[in-house]
Amino acid sequence: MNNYPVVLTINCGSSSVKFSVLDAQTCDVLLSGICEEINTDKACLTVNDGEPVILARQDYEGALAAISNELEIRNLNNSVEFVGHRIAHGGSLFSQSVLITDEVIEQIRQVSPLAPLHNYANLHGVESARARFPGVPQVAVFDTSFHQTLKPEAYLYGLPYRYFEEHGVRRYGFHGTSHRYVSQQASELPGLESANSGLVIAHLGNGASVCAVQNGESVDTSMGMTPLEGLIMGTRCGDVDFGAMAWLARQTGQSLDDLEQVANKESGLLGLSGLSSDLRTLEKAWHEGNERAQLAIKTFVHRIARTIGAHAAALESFNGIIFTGGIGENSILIRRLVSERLRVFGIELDTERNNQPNRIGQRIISSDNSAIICAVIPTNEEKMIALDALQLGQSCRLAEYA
Ligand SMILES: Nc1ncnc2c1ncn2[C@@H]1O[C@H](COP(=O)(O)OP(=O)(O)O)[C@@H](O)[C@H]1O
Ligand SMILES: CCC(=O)OP(=O)(O)O
Ligand SMILES: [Mg+2]
Repeated sequence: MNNYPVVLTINCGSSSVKFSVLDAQTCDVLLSGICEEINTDKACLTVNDGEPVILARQDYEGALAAISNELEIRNLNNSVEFVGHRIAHGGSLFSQSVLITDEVIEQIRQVSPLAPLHNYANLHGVESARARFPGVPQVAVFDTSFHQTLKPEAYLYGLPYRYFEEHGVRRYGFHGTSHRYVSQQASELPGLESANSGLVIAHLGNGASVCAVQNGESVDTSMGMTPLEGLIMGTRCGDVDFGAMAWLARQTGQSLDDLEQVANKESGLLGLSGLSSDLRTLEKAWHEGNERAQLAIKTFVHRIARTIGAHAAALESFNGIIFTGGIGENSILIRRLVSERLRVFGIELDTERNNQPNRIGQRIISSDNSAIICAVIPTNEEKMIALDALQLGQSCRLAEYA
């Protein structure tokens, strides 16, 4: 055991790699950072909210090498007691977090085609960390685990049942680590303390999903068998009529693989605006009067509001809407526009509360007259990953010493 043990968490998203180093005793964050705009010439690393530094190598490998260098500079490499990894898709193989072994890596690889933007990046993180921290227990924390409580009526598609039985075609849901953290934190907010509460959580980032949480359990969510279903996202289209894609394939001669690429990487805010997948760029263009940016944002908002409304129907009681993720936490405009679309539920935001900066942390943004409480809760997937890594890593260590 180190004198000053720490847990390293690695969260490879579709456009970013976030990392944190947490005190293993207190779970306080000692160091954190983010590599953004991965795979573009703007790829950069920001540590502890400092100045971004352009990466020498822009891909995931380059990001992980730069992160490891930051630990080395601070003499933290030898203090890493456990490593926790965010893994997007666990399929039906993993219903909870697990210690990573060669067999687990192989199993994760098997389900990776179902989350191509994420799982391969996640596996890069695992392999690089295993090479750099040999002998240190590594734990996989799956986005899909929190949604294991979905009932068949929520996870089945309206396809012939044999596809579920024979090929495992079903909805899994993602962002579970974030939805789990946010739903736990929500009980600290005035009006949402009751264990008997129904929440709709909107995790709005580059990837985006809505989750209905009743009494702490996921009962419905907008992402499906893959992270493509549901909301319009940075580069992903979300729900599309399958008939439209079949028609497009026939009209344009594009293959299934071509169209999958279009749906995952060329659609969403990027595809609609023709400008960017990054909401900050689109908000700036919105204010400058760019019509395509305005159209992209309005379409994004329409889908979010519709999906929140649909998820309310999965709850026993509708007590709160929580915004989280890079957009949910920071975009005053998106929260305002979504809430305006939800007036039919008696929802009303307080402008001053909504305008508060994210640095103040979790906060209520609805007015005192609102029928439903609206709040912002900054997500902390890293803390959840660290807690799972500590719990599993310690039991592994105890088994070693027994
Ligand atoms: N201050 C801000 N205002 C508006 N949007 C923001 C702000 N900060 C971040 N975002 C948006 O958040 C999104 C990234 O969210 P994030 O949750 O970090 O993504 P992911 O984890 O999926 O890579 C981007 O669209 C970015 O533009
Ligand atoms: C797998 C869910 C997802 O979209 O994750 P991201 O928001 O980190 O891209
Ligand atoms: Mg994310």
